[in-house]
Amino acid sequence: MKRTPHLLAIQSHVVFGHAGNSAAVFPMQRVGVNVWPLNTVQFSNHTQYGQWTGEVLAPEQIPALVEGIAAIGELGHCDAVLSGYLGSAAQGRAILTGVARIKAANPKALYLCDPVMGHPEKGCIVAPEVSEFLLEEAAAVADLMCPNQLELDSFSGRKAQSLLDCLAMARALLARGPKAVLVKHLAYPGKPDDSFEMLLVTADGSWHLRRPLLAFPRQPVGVGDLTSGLFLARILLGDSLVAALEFTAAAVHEVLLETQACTSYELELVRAQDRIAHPRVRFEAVPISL
Ligand SMILES: Nc1ncnc2c1ncn2[C@@H]1O[C@H](COP(=O)(O)OP(=O)(O)O)[C@@H](O)[C@H]1O
Ligand SMILES: Cc1ncc(COP(=O)(O)O)c(C=O)c1O
Ligand SMILES: [Mg+2]
Repeated sequence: MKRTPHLLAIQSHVVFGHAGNSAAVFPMQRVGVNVWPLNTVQFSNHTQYGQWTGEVLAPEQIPALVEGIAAIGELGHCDAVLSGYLGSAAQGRAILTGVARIKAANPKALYLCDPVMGHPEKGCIVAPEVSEFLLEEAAAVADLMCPNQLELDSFSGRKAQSLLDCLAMARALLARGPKAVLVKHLAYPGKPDDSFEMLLVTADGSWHLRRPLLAFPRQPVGVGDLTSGLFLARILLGDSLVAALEFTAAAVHEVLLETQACTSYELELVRAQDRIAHPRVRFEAVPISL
């Protein structure tokens, strides 16, 4: 029987609703991965509500919790680490310490870094030290990086002018160390208004994927976290990078369809669970040839 993969997920937790681990853990479990959630913050709700209560985890707790798992002899079973929203660069460095410990216990373990930088237009942006940390330190260690356009632009220090420009920017990030860069959400002048696009870049090639853009009165939150979580989960389950991208795009689209049908602001993950495991839609990742 095939072994169930184990994944350490280090990101935020919200008591109500879905963002960070609260968006990613259940879908990753639903597709067949054992998830070890390590919550970097525990907030009442996601920050796009404009108000919340709760606490940030002290950075030193991250390596301490990893060490606790090592002490019971389980760390070598960790197949991957996922990291998302960082409260500070110190928290980021604590995650890298944990990643180094896990890679020592299991050299095959993968590290996916979602370089979450927030949305300036929604009043949420990370400190410059965090984006610097992500580019200068995390990129060198990460096996996979999943920026959105805003994060890719921030790494490049400019706004993308075309799809080819996005490709060049993703390649520049790839050159810093990751084996693959997944741009979860493209934005560039000339992009068709009715499409939601993603880009995967590896040393072997580049793939572009389009899915329909759905209308929401308020953009749901947690979509990026759901995307990076499912992408890593499918890779652990044996998918190629391209197959993982296609599965993820389909499963996320199913969640958004369910959410739209319910006129819900929060992602309808529980209602969409069978559609996550077995998406009915399919989107093809098309190789970009240059
Ligand atoms: N098919 C879609 N139609 C409309 N909006 C979408 C669709 N897919 C994702 N979104 C929205 O697009 C944004 C995705 O943002 P993105 O930049 O990928 O990541 P993040 O969720 O990390 O901000 C979110 O606001 C999400 O709600
Ligand atoms: C607590 C928390 N974690 C994570 C996120 C990231 O969510 P997304 O996947 O939409 O980038 C947010 C966004 O507001 C948040 O408030
Ligand atoms: Mg995000």
